[in-house]
Amino acid sequence: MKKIGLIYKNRENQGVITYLENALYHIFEGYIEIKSYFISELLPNEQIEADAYLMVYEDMIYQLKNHISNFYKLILLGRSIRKEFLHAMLEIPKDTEVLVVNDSYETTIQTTYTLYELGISHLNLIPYDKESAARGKYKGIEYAITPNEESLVPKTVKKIVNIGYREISFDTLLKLMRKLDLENDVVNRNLIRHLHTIVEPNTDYHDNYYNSYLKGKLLNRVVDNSLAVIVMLNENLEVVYFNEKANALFETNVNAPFEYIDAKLIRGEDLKNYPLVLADENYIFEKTTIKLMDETIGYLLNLQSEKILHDIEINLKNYNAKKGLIAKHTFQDIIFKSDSMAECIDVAKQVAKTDYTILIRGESGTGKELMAQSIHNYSNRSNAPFVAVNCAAIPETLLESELFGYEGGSFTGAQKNGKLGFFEKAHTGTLFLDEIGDISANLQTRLLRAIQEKQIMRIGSEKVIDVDIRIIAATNSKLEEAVQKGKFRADLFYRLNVIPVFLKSISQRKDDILPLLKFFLGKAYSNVTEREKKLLVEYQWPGNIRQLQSASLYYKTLGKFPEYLYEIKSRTAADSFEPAGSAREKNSGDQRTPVDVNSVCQKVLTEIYKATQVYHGIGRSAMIGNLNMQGIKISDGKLRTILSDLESQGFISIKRGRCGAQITEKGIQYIKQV
Ligand SMILES: Nc1ncnc2c1ncn2[C@@H]1O[C@H](COP(=O)(O)OP(=O)(O)OP(=O)(O)O)[C@@H](O)[C@H]1O
Repeated sequence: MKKIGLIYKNRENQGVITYLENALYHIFEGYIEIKSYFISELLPNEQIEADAYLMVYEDMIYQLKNHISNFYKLILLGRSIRKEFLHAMLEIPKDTEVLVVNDSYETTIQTTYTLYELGISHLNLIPYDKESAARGKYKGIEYAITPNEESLVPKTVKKIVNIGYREISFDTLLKLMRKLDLENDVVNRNLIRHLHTIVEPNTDYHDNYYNSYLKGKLLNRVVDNSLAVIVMLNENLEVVYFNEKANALFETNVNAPFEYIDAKLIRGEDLKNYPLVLADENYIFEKTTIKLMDETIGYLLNLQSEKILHDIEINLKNYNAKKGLIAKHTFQDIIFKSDSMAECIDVAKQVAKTDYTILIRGESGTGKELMAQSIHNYSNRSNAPFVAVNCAAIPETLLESELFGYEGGSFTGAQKNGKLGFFEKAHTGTLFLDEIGDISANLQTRLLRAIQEKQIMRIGSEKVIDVDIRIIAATNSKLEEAVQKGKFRADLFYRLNVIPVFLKSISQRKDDILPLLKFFLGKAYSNVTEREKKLLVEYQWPGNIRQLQSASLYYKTLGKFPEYLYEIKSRTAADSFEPAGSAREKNSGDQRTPVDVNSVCQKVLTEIYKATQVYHGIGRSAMIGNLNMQGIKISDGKLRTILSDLESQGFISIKRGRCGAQITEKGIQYIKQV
């Protein structure tokens, strides 16, 4: 309990004494006891013992000299009035002569001063004194303002504004609170309530108090809600501030020397991600030295529990998984036996840990996306989102807004509140741009800027948004050729091609075929005959691993592989076409066997038909490979001509991107007739 010594000149005005005591008890509820002292009654050298002294008048200081020992504890009682009385005074017409009446001339002068100080400047305030009243000086004055001393107002005054006992000013209470060391929530709350009821001259000062109190509360809340243990030490390693988590761990208290972490560690170099074991738990420790100019004034310690960090990681993963922003696969999911794949994975693991842009090259279905996901999950961004975009699958008009997002209402059909683009969704994580070779010139330019600047602008907005992402791009097209032909920006190509990872087609890493088959078939693999295995290994697999996966599914369902697998071999065996690389071809010096265009056309159509059955279409390079397997050598140019013929006759349709050529209903009818 803190003691307040309330010092008056005498006990004449009992009303004021009671009023002030009540007001103080109200603000400092339960924390104080008050004793009133009257100078007129003090014995010479009688000592007043209190934690704070509140004197009612300034001039009392001379008389107090012999009665108090510590002037630091002395506060002058400042006065204020309640807001509701201000309005009554403001209603008195401008320039009116108004008597100010209080219980003594001294308090009257004080009240007059307070009124002026509070902004009552539109009135001509006249301090009342008995002698002038006796001389009839106040005749004709109609108004009087008094703090609860109506009985003293001359009878001639018609209108009295009673402003009640004057309140204790806000700064008096603030000083008291600090001197008594009672800055707790209850007192602060009462003080703020009080502040709202009174008129105060220096409102900036009070707003400052109010705002800094709010700010302090906010900071406390943030620091206490933080998952980290936070401790602030002064230069002597005494605790200045700590949050609840620190209290739980160290049971610390302010001003106790901090003994839990080696002083050398605290005084040494700043630390980040420093492993520390405290109370049998692993922490990641961070220490920052706080300097004022060049001088060390303190240390900020921050400890993150590894267990909590781990839980957060899991939550984050679950969140991203729910939003579909997660990479499912890791390097462990890549099935391989070939050396080339082992090398590839080696390179990928090394670059995964960096933030370099990676370009994964390889035919369709060779596992580019699988590789991209594995890289992401092996990288330091593994807990952040993985956003995959198939640039060929999204119509060009939409792709731009999907990538960069847009502001609300920026174009017809746009969502009202705008939309996050893939770049923003991938923030802190990885953006996988599949089929990058298929993007338009306009998008190439925007993409280049985004990659270079690490900043984007939404469509319809001028605001620049920082994005922290790692880009992995993939393509099955020959980007170098596209660059030469001016179809792909060279600068973008070099930006993307920082670290190239090449995935060979499955026909170039035949060692992987049977392990993959085993993986896809599971138990059913034991039913596959040696002959079938041989056929599988020899087949060219234009759709690569995806096609092998489909063939496995076919086998699991129907107990045999798709017809195309057996057909090809029997035709080769029957020698209906001259095999590729035959003696005749080698001897002729001509790399291309002259072919019957009509029969080649049919073969091409058949290839497209077969591919459409197992896969969504077939690209030219895969088709050349397949035809080659059947002994038909054909150049890319020739194939293009045939394809465009077939398309113009309505037998096939040619799509951009991975789908390549697809057979139409008319084409299927034709094949069936033949
Ligand atoms: N080495 C592998 N081990 C296991 N599964 C694989 C392997 N490579 C590819 N796959 C599987 O084959 C399918 C095709 O792979 P993926 O989609 O990664 O290929 P892609 O090169 O990205 O194809 P596209 O170019 O058509 O997008 C996927 O289901 C993938 O999981």
